Amino acid sequence: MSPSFTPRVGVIVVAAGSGARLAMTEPKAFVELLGETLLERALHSVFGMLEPAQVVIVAPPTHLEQARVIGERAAGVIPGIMSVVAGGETRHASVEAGLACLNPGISVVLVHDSARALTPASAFDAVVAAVDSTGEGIVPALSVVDSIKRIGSGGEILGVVDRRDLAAAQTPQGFPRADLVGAYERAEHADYTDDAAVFSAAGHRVHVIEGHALSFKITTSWDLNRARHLLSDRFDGATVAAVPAAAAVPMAAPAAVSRVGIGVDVHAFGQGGNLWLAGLTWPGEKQLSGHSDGDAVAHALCDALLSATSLGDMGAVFGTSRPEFANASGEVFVRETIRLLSVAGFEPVHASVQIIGNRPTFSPRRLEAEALLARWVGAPVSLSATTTDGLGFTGRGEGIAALATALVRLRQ
Ligand SMILES: Nc1ccn([C@@H]2O[C@H](COP(=O)(O)OP(=O)(O)OP(=O)(O)O)[C@@H](O)[C@H]2O)c(=O)n1
Ligand SMILES: C[C@](O)(CO)[C@H](O)COP(=O)(O)O
Repeated sequence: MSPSFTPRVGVIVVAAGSGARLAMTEPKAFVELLGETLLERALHSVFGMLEPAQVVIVAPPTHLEQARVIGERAAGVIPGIMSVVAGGETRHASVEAGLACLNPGISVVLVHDSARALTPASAFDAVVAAVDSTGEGIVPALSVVDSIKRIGSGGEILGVVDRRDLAAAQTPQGFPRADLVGAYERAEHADYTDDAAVFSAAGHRVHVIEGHALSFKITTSWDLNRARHLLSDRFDGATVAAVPAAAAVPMAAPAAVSRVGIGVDVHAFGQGGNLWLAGLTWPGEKQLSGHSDGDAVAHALCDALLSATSLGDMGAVFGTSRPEFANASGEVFVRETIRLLSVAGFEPVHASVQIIGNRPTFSPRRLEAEALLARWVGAPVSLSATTTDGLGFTGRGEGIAALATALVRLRQ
């Protein structure tokens, strides 16, 4: 499937390492952390970026199909911008394999370790913004808090390193595409431990921006346990307070386990076309006008689900920053909303939508519509309809309103 837009940002997610230091039977990216692989967790943030990107997953040759399934699940309704390629013996070789898969239209490249699986989407957005504003390489990094010693072969301290000169580099690291590709082509060896080193060695400048505490690399079993604890405690007040305000929405969510949301949508009847309501077409009924299919039920449902998860509303989530959703159908909006809920760590429990209007006569198709919406949402959706005794715009037959509530809970 080809995307309905041309991304200019490409994200290479390197996931081809064996994870020798983690020492599990699966390659590290395919190790599960509370029911999801590290790769899938990393991809949730990639697909949660403000600007949709081409995503290239670099996987072990033995796990290409598994990576594709994980990638498509994480991509949700926009699978056309995701591809999988086999990695190499070293991280350097894996990045080269990823670079070779970028579409011609890509001008900014981010390279990210799947091993940094809890990195929030906001960290990706910050790197893209910094590459755009500088036109140079960008590395998120944390300052070093420990005293650093230079040691001899016998373990003796030879001297002190001034930690004010040091920063611990994270990923995603971002670069202008042409310069990064050229730097990899000219690299004299494959021992560089990150992309910034390759880029600098080619004579380009790299800037550091503030990294994120959640972007730590899962290297050992201790790191995996730390990630597990952070996720389990995610909605504990203390943990949330410890995360900077710039953290992704999932981490900023309040402490409730179950949450409710509300949504309202109104569309006027237009001229010609087919009516789309609750995911169904209604032959002989007047079309609802709007920039999409005008499905007020689907839109109210999305708003209720987004509101329950404090993700904003349809205008904020599917507005001008996401042109691929212009004129999208109700199904596309609902499925993408569910994916965003999942990224935020939530799942729907139940939703209810009431249609307010004179037409169409809804009850004969209620069960059909409920079954369809339940499939999209992955939870029961109850539908009902009412009129307003001839009062107001719905009573005058000028349009349809829909009022929705949704219950969501933290994913188990
Ligand atoms: N041949 C390789 C080696 C590493 N990586 C990726 O590079 C990132 C950083 O590497 P690291 O954390 O060191 O992962 P591993 O090489 O898998 O771990 P280890 O060194 O413990 O084996 C990881 O996301 C890893 O999957 C890769 O794509 N291809
Ligand atoms: C790219 C990196 O994560 C930046 O800190 C790091 O250099 C990877 O190093 P590793 O030796 O592959 O773990």
